[in-house]
Amino acid sequence: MDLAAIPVLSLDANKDELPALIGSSFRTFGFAMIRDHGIDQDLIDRAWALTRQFFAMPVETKMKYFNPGQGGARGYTPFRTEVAKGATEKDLKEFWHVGRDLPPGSPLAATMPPNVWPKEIEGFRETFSELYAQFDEVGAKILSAIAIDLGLDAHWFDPAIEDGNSVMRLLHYPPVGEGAGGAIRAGAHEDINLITLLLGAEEAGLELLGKDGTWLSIAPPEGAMVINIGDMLQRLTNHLLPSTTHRVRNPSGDRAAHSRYSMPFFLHLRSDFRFVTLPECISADNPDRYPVSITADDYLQERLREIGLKA
Ligand SMILES: O=C(O)CCC(=O)C(=O)O
Ligand SMILES: [Fe+2]
Repeated sequence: MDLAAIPVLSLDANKDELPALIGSSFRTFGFAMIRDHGIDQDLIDRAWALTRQFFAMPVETKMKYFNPGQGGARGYTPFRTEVAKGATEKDLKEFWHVGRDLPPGSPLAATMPPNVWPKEIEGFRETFSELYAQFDEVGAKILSAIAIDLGLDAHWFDPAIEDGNSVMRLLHYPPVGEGAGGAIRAGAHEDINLITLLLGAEEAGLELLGKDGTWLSIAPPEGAMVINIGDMLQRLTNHLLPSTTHRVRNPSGDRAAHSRYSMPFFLHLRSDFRFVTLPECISADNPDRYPVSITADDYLQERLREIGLKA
């Protein structure tokens, strides 16, 4: 595979060879690009319009939906709150989180707070509930392809992600003026979850750290989804699938006067899932790196503390 270019795969046209193709892309880059992902374009367009509308509201209005005790799990998180693990400058971004609406009485409710919705914006709840459901579906298809490529049953992940703690993030990076200091839109980090499905990366800035130590720009064609491996899948696969460091650098030239909006869907396991390294991913050359088991929620809480979202 060409190390300089992430292939753009089609969820339609490449259906049969998808496990091998996406597996190869993930092993090489920790990233893949997917077109024909099946999420309704009208729905996506509506979601962008509502995202712009939300962030355009006065900060006092947005702050009504900030709940600092909750690790940013739902609702609004203000500009310059999150900090990449090990970084000193907070990110130049604000965001909104949508989670899963659990069935009533679910034992998982203790680790998954209910959603909050901005009452100022009509159609927000309906639009993002539908988009969450569609992301969920695409995510399950991608995980199924990954399972097949790993030599697992195509449905291996189904019970592991049932009622999973996935979070959809609406991100706004305001224009970057003078005075950003050393801060950047999103400092170099790895995602915590299993896989991330990202819309909106057509606006430049997203970069991954290649195996050779240089930053590679990620430039998807219009409408394509960028997908990357997170730490949870890296752990489960004993590092066969790498959770690749990435960042969003500041814009230059005339783009500096523009906002950037993006929408990652962080696909998570069920909170009570217990990590046990996949035997298929353990070998004499690659012995089990995680002999001590931990639940997905314990792992998540530890990581949220590291990035300043939890006390
Ligand atoms: O905005 C982007 O393109 C990427 C965002 C990201 O990496 C994240 O929120 O974890
Ligand atoms: Fe990320």
